Amino acid sequence: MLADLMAGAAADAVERERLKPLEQVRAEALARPAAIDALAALAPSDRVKIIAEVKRASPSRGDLAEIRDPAQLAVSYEAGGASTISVLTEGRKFKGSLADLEEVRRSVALPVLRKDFISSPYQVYEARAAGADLVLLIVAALDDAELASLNALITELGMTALVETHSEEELHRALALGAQLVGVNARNLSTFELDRDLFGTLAPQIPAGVIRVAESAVLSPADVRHYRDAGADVVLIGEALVTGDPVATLTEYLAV
Ligand SMILES: O=P(O)(O)OC[C@@H](O)[C@@H](O)c1c[nH]c2ccccc12
Repeated sequence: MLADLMAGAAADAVERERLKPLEQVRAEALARPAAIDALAALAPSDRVKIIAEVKRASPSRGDLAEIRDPAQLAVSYEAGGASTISVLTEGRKFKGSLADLEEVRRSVALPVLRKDFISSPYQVYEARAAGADLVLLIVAALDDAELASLNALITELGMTALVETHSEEELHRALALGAQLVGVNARNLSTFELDRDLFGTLAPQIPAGVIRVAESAVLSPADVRHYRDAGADVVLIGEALVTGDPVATLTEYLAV
């Protein structure tokens, strides 16, 4: 459940903060040269773009792939034509880490997204210190004040928030925040139920100028086409890429 994932990620961050205090992580974040312009990399074009995810496991799907070398996978994603790399850094259920993100950052020139259950400034500073250009904010897990302050910090550090929604009400909260990059996740993180048509229902309410990202449940070129035809500028894909040949799969998906 989402509340447990948030609580687990927050507890893990408290543990890390014991070893490395906020001031230190903040200094590391501020010392890092400017983040890559993710909004430019993901801007709408005549072709759908792909955010390719480094994902070992998930609570709904269990183990997906071992991924001994996340950097090598990211290099394949870049070679296959991905526009951004997403790295799941949550350790308990997704088997990821910030070290994965650091390795990926060192090996590709693309923007990198920290995909985690973010609720504190500490986690945002960590993201930048590790070299992230984007940070996921899950509307369902945060109140408006938390969303606004985390989003402000992300922007201040030169990064971009990917603001994730699962309903009309959440979408309106994301837009009220001024989000420039909005995701609609087909998977409800509380029930794990999938709804591939949710994106198409919400997309017409996303104004021009806001980049529309369809997240989850792409397992074939037809699914990419489905999202593109429903108005997706970008599709975020994990499982299909880590369980198949990443370059061949990306090539096929980008040709729809
Ligand atoms: O593996 P899939 O079905 O292609 O999904 C990728 C991505 O959308 C999914 O990992 C995801 C979307 N939002 C999240 C929030 C937290 C953790 C994971 C996610």
